Amino acid sequence: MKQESAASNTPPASQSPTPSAQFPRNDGDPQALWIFGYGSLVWRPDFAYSDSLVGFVRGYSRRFWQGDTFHRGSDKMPGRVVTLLEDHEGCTWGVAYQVQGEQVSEALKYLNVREAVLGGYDTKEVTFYPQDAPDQPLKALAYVATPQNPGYLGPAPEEAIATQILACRGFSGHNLEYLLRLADFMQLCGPQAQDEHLAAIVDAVGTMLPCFCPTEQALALV
Ligand SMILES: N[C@@H](CCC(=O)N[C@@H](CS)C(=O)NCC(=O)O)C(=O)O
Repeated sequence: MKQESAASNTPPASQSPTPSAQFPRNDGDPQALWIFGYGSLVWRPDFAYSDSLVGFVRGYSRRFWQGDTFHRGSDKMPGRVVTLLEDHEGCTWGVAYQVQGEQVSEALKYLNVREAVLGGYDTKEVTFYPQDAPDQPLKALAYVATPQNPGYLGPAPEEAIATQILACRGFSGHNLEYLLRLADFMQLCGPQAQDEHLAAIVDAVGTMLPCFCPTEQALALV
């Protein structure tokens, strides 16, 4: 998929370090980098990129175990967003975005604020397998929330996570939108892309939603 997307509602800038050479680079091209998105970056990268690929990383499972008090929650009612959990048998589907030239520093500067400063995520190098060429993996940068970050909430029953998601919203919108947009992406990936944790939360939300929706009587529509 080749498309150009420019950053739009960037959070207020703050002191963000300039990118260092530690990040994985493309073969040979010192000014190219792949960034792997597996949560909101899947549908709202909001940085300029040159190419994007759907695919997966092995050895990680996606979990709604990171608290969020800015984008999809508040200090009083933190929402839940995703992180990657090291899991030898895990596989997480997402999108890898290629940034080149000036896009590299712009993307890293933006993501440092959105993911690290506001979200508590750290960077990690992963191996990404493109859906259409799994035999040609590439190194990518991923933003992962570890248990050491202050916003980490850790495991909870999917029903409890669903309840929290239904109740929370932040500066980027409702936590339910975050869940459903990710579920939509996984639908597009096809039957080979499974995420039982995500599916269980979506099922729990579907069961509980009637309780969160006012009745016609309550809306005085009768
Ligand atoms: N790092 C993951 C998760 C990213 C994520 O969802 N981060 C939150 C920060 S707490 C975010 O950017 N949210 C923006 C939004 O919810 O629209 C990814 O690669 O997609």
